Amino acid sequence: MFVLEKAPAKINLSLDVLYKRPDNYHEIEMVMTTIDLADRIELIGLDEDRIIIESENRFVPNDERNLAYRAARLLKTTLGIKQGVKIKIEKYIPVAAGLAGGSSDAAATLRGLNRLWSLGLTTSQLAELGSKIGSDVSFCVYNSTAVARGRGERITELKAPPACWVVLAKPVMGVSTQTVYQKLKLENVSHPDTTGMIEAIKQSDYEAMCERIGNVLESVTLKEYPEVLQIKKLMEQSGADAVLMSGSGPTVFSIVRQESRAYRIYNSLRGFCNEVYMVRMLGYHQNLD
Ligand SMILES: C[C@@](CO)(OP(=O)(O)O)[C@H](O)COP(=O)(O)OP(=O)(O)OC[C@H]1O[C@@H](n2ccc(N)nc2=O)[C@H](O)[C@@H]1O
Ligand SMILES: Nc1ncnc2c1ncn2[C@@H]1O[C@H](COP(=O)(O)OP(=O)(O)O)[C@@H](O)[C@H]1O
Repeated sequence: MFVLEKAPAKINLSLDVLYKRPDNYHEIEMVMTTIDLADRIELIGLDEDRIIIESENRFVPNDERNLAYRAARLLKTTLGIKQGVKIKIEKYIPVAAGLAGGSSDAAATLRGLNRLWSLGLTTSQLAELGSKIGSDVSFCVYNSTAVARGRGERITELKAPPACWVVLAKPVMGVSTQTVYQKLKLENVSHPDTTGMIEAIKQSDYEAMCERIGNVLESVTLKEYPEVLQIKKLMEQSGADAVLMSGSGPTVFSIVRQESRAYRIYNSLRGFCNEVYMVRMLGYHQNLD
């Protein structure tokens, strides 16, 4: 028996940090959506009681450090499951990029094992389990558009954003999420209008969505890594409707309505950056241009 699951990347349309909590996490409020850049997870049932990770990507650990491994182990220990699983990860999402690739692999593993082992868990039960693996895993379990609060695990789903293209560029280095949060100085940041962003999405108001885009973590990463700032400026000059860094970075994305303009940005960035992608926000397959 085997099942296949798609594990899409996320982008943060807005990311606000409210305060640092006593547990050393930060209280956040962010609007996120999934994009059509996805890893592929294959889960193959094993009779023996073990978890095997297979991945060709040299940046992805194939032992218990892998977030998909942790997801399988968590389900097994929580529900006392004695069967094993081989988890094959075909990696397409860049690693340590601010796109939640590892979290999405963990979430896809939770969804897929729920099917493979006929566990009958609800999405909110899977999301609650996911929060024990990482702050972004709950959102990835829902696999949609949502506001995430708390340390990221309190999810309120939203309708899909207005139809548009997303062009992403990732500079060569990876960024440590923990270090970015540690270096954040909240007294110096301008906070995004989260309520306005939620309202824009509810009203399917593309212009308002573009105006409300914002990420307080840019104040750290753009300062520490001039190459990320350079990509952001290039995208702005290339005629994007909105440009933002995703999560803690270093990936920067442009939002554009017209396909022709998305291609122009994609082509102009390819000269500067090895990893450039042009995708749609998920859920849109027609009437784009
Ligand atoms: C910044 C964001 C935005 O979506 O994404 P990425 O850039 O990682 O994709 C998330 O908040 C990242 O979520 P995730 O990567 O799952 O974080 P975790 O593994 O739980 O935590 C990594 C580290 O980040 C810090 N952290 C994380 C979440 C949070 N609300 N406050 C924090 O201070 C903590 O220092 C923690 O040790
Ligand atoms: N399945 C996985 N895919 C990618 N990275 C993983 C995975 N499991 C664990 N990791 C580790 O998690 C770290 C962060 O990866 P990732 O989720 O891609 O980044 P981000 O948190 O920036 O979105 C990587 O450095 C990698 O070593």
